[in-house]
Amino acid sequence: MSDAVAGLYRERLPSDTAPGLAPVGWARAGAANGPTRRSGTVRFEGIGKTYRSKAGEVRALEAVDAEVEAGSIFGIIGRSGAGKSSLIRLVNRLETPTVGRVLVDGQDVAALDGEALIGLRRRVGMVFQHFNLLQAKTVRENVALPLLVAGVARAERERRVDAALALVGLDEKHDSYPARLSGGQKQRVGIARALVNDPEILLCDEATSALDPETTLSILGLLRDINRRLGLTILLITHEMSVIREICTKVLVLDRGRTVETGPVWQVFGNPRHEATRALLKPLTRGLPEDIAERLGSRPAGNSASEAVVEFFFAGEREPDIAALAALFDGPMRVLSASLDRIDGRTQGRLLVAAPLPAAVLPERPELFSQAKVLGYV
Ligand SMILES: Nc1ncnc2c1ncn2[C@@H]1O[C@H](COP(=O)(O)OP(=O)(O)OP(=O)(O)O)[C@@H](O)[C@H]1O
Repeated sequence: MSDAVAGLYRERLPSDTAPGLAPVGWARAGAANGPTRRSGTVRFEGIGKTYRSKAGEVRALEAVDAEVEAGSIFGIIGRSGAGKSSLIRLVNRLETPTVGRVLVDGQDVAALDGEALIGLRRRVGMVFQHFNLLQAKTVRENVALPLLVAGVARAERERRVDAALALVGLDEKHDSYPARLSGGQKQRVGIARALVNDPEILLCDEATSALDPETTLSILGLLRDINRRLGLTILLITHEMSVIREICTKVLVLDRGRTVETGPVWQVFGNPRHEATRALLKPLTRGLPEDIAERLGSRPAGNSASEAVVEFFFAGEREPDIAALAALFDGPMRVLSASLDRIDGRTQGRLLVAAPLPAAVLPERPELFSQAKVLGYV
């Protein structure tokens, strides 16, 4: 556990009557009937972050703006070193921006100190890639830790720990030590610990990156369930587009510290504008079939059998109209590969086709597709 993270648990409240300690949200008896919150917004305004050390300066973030709505699941994606951790750690002030402001429910995080900072950290839970569980403590003791340092009385502590463990589906193993748990169970404990203070915002720092694909899906399902039941805001960082596709409603793509695109997931996936976004999407899409790739040339062969290989992207309310697409070409259109998805009631996806190109370039037809690109000729 880093010093900064350990600091989250070291800070003590003066007494268990401190403001904000009364059980709220799910922790309130009988409050499991759905979200009622309106708080939990995060706003990044003109964020810049430069690390300075003897080795020199590293510009980790530059001019990042973003608005995270209360109750949404907002994903931040980027390649290694893009600045994801630097950005998410500003929300609970594990880091401070060099320029710009982070507002949580309209409150500038930099202006908080003492009890107000402790209050913020209670409202913002955090889940880590490597779980950060204390090996010498049992599951119950790990989950109880934030309540213990906040001075919550024993009976209330036990009630909240039981409720948090039930919420994450860990009804057994309460007295086990972390070494006896699977990766998925460890992460459930990490999530229970993050929820035990009934936060309004949950930060997930590569929460599934250490897990196998099946366990990843079950943890993402749990996060989605928690978001729906409790109405809390989830802000997650990942380098996997599949994680974003699975649970996020909005996404921000970071590249070398800058925002390269942001918007609803269906839109960014269905109409990727930046090379970094396309590269991150690659694992989700099939490449060219091998035999086609081998024959692909940059110019038409100049005979009547020559076909263009065209990549279409789709993002919108309507599914691709194959007949209308085929009518754009001077002959039969063959579908080489297709990947289509429905996210938030919108279709997004990609279609690879081979067909004889008309003499003119492909027209822009926003009602039919969001992008079309000739990859080459066979
Ligand atoms: N404490 C630090 N001191 C100096 N440089 C740092 C520090 N933390 C991060 N950096 C640098 O800032 C840049 C962004 O790092 P950051 O960890 O935010 O990226 P990331 O997208 O989360 O990467 P990863 O996916 O590999 O964790 C990198 O070049 C990194 O080396």
